[in-house]
Amino acid sequence: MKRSFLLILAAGAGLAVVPWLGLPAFYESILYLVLHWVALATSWNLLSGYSGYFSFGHGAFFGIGMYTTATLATRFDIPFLWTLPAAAVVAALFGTLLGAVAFRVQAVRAELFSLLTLAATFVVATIILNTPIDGGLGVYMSAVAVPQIGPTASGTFYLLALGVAVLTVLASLAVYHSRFGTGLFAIHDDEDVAEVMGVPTYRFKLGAFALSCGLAGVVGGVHALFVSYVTTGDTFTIAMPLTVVLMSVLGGTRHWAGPIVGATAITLLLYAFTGGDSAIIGKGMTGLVLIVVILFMPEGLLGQALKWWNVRRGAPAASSAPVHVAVADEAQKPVGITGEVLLRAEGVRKSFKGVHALRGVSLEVRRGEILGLLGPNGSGKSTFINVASGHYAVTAGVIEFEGRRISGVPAHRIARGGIARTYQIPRPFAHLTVLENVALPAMFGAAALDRRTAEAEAWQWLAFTGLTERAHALPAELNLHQRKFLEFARALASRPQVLMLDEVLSGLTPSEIDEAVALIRRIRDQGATIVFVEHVMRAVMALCDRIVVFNRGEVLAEGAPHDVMQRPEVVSAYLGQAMEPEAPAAPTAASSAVGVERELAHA
Ligand SMILES: Nc1ncnc2c1ncn2[C@@H]1O[C@H](COP(=O)(O)OP(=O)(O)OP(=O)(O)O)[C@@H](O)[C@H]1O
Repeated sequence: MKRSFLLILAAGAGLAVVPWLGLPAFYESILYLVLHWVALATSWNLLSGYSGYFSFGHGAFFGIGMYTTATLATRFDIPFLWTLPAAAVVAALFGTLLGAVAFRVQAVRAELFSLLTLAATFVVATIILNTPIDGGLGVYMSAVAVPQIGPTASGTFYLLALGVAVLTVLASLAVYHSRFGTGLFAIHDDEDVAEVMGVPTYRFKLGAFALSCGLAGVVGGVHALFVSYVTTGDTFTIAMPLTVVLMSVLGGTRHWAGPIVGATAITLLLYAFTGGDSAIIGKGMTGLVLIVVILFMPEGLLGQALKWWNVRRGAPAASSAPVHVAVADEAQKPVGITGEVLLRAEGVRKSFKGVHALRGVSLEVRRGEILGLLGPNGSGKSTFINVASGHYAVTAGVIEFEGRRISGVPAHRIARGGIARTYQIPRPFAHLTVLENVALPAMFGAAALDRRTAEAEAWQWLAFTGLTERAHALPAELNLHQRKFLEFARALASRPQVLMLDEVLSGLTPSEIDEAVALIRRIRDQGATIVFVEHVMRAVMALCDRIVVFNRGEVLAEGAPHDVMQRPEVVSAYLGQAMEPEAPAAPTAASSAVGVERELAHA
């Protein structure tokens, strides 16, 4: 990051000499437009490219910036440069207000968010047009003094655009390399999982939106003086957000530099063909390039180039992993089953539009134990995990963790508090590598590590789950067994006190099941408390200290595995026939704790 930061500053300083080269004003204007679009596309990408919330309302925030500057400079005689921070603040405030409403509503995602932001553009345009802000006449800015930054007016505009572009790109770079950026990329891939892994999704989206809008506002402020006559017709067009989207997509939305590439390419292409019929040829060629890129390079020009470069260079070797990080800390020392209640559910109900998935479930999870949740399909086991991890809100009842109520608490805070879960069908972040997938919960879960330490720790969990060789692969390149183990590694990386495993063995071969059982033992022996939903009885009997059997959303039986499995009500509702009494006994909690710590230390 430091290198990129210096590179951007050096490029900015180098480009700042252009106005003194004595180029015709025409070239300075073209360069102004390139930088103008670079700043707009980069600011859009901060929210939309990183988090996947495609905004078609960027024109609204850009326009708010234009009108803020125009109004302050013409009606209140505020010097132009002083109006720019105001343009940023007003646009950011408007974005925050819109985001505060839009991001609260779960249903407003994907195309609904795009439509909402597009609608916001027209609402803003209508308000401005029909109030004294514009009044239908537009705002003339020809009387506003252009600050003397460059040797000429066109040089000044160029320098202003350069400054804003550098500021925007630096902001985008900083977010890209931050914990905030990692959270946004996770939101892009699977927002619900990101929240359950500890990412404060609402706050992150709102922050990214405010920053994106604020930067668009500054660009608008500069552009108001550049065009010198501001009208709603020219400002609030659908063409503007569309252009910005296409520029970012062309360059690549998953990299901070993607919009720079896209904006430069499209602006130069359009301006290479100006005048007469060639303008149409320019637009046609731009469209053609876009179609080719979208069809054959979905990651954009820069994304494709980086992929090609990584393949040529060869993926970073697994040996680049740090040699040792102490994964097992005080909180993970083997504790054995203490009898202390860690998690308590009291009368928990969960309904889905008439389907009563949980009908007053009460149960306790004790520190250090492996508690098996069993029951026929549809009996409510996964729903219990979903409500305990905050994925769903309870309809009624209370869940407490370490004596504190967690029902009603946002999922990211529950994760931070020390509860982690896996998904029955693995839900990795598709565009993050295996290593990044594991580092994310280490950053946002109970461990709350900084980015570098989290990555170092992720290597340890990859070694623990046998995934080291796949660290730089994308989840799509893993087989089912590896994807299940990735789920384990992610849950473990957050250093949870309670780990909820939802059918982690389904779909695995017998030898893979043996491996997974051994892994679960190692995890428990480290002191984690485990809630284990499973149908594979061999594993249940081998691992569980206690069992709770669900049936139709209620607790049917609970107790020691051998005792519960013989009960007639369990046999008739779930097993069909009684289990053999000589099934293997569950191991004790601290049986091999020392061995596991040793393994981790050498991993
Ligand atoms: N998001 C949802 N919307 C509607 N109904 C749901 C939802 N999630 C679960 N259900 C319903 O709640 C009931 C309990 O489902 P749940 O997945 O908790 O059962 P389960 O015991 O985990 O089953 P399985 O062993 O098959 O995974 C089922 O009738 C299911 O259809």
